[in-house]
Amino acid sequence: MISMQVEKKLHAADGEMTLKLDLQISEGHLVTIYGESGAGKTTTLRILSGLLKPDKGLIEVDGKVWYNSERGICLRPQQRNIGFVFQDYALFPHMSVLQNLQFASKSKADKAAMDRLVELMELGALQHRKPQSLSGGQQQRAALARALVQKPKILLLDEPLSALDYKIRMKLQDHLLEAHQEFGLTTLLISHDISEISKLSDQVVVLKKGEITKQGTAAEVFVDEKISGKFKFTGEVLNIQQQDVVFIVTVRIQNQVVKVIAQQTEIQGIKTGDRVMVASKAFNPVIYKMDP
Ligand SMILES: Nc1ncnc2c1ncn2[C@@H]1O[C@H](COP(=O)(O)OP(=O)(O)OP(=O)(O)O)[C@@H](O)[C@H]1O
Repeated sequence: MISMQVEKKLHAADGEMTLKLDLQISEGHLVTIYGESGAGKTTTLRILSGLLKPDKGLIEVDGKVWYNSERGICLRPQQRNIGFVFQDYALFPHMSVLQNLQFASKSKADKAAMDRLVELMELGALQHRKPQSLSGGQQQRAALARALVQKPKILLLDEPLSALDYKIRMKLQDHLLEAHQEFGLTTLLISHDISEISKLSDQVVVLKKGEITKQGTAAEVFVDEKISGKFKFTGEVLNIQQQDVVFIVTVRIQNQVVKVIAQQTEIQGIKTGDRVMVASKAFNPVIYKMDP
């Protein structure tokens, strides 16, 4: 469990702004921080990682104090057991992928763990290559592996996928989720992409001008108040097909596939693979007894 109650004065573009965080994050959760530019998202991750000191407050992780302004405690970043991945991959350019991993690894002897990461991130064929000869997606997989080789308990991801194209992004989201689960991580992600957030997050925290304005599941946070239908399900778009003036959207909801008729305005910005909410306003349900 991460518990953070901190404050820090920041110099925003339009004057002073105070970042005020009161945040509890359960162990093993993947939490996304969402908000407009300058809201304080990166600063939140930097404070948790120890790269930036808040003005006052308390940070506790699994009952251990990382920061306590009153008691003058502030653990250094190296003492915090955190992995960090940014949008720019920040691999050492003069080292191969494998050398990057070996350099970051605390225990050089732990070859099995290293091999598993190479396999998980599909870096086998790339491990002897230098970063500049790799594509963006490949470099980001290597950067993720390098963060994970340090066996962090907490993984901080500052828009790690935003520079990548849609297809590679989808694949990396799967890699990320797999690593998050396999290594029992608690992960904080910054992302602007609502379908990505819906796919990955257990919880979403919305920041506005340094303050938390909303918190909950992606469905709770992003669903427009207008869609307050009695029945709401989240699913994944499998197909969108035009039929005369309407569109038939095929959506997988858990293990069922449903077809939703939509107007062009409703499907704007929605594409195959996106996570969507299917809701019904006027709904007349029927009920059947099922065989025991
Ligand atoms: N060390 C600092 N001292 C004072 N102000 C800072 C500091 N770091 C960042 N700021 C300011 O705090 C505000 C929030 O910055 P931050 O990088 O956290 O925003 P963000 O939500 O991550 O934005 P973006 O989506 O554009 O990356 C910005 O206006 C920034 O200029």
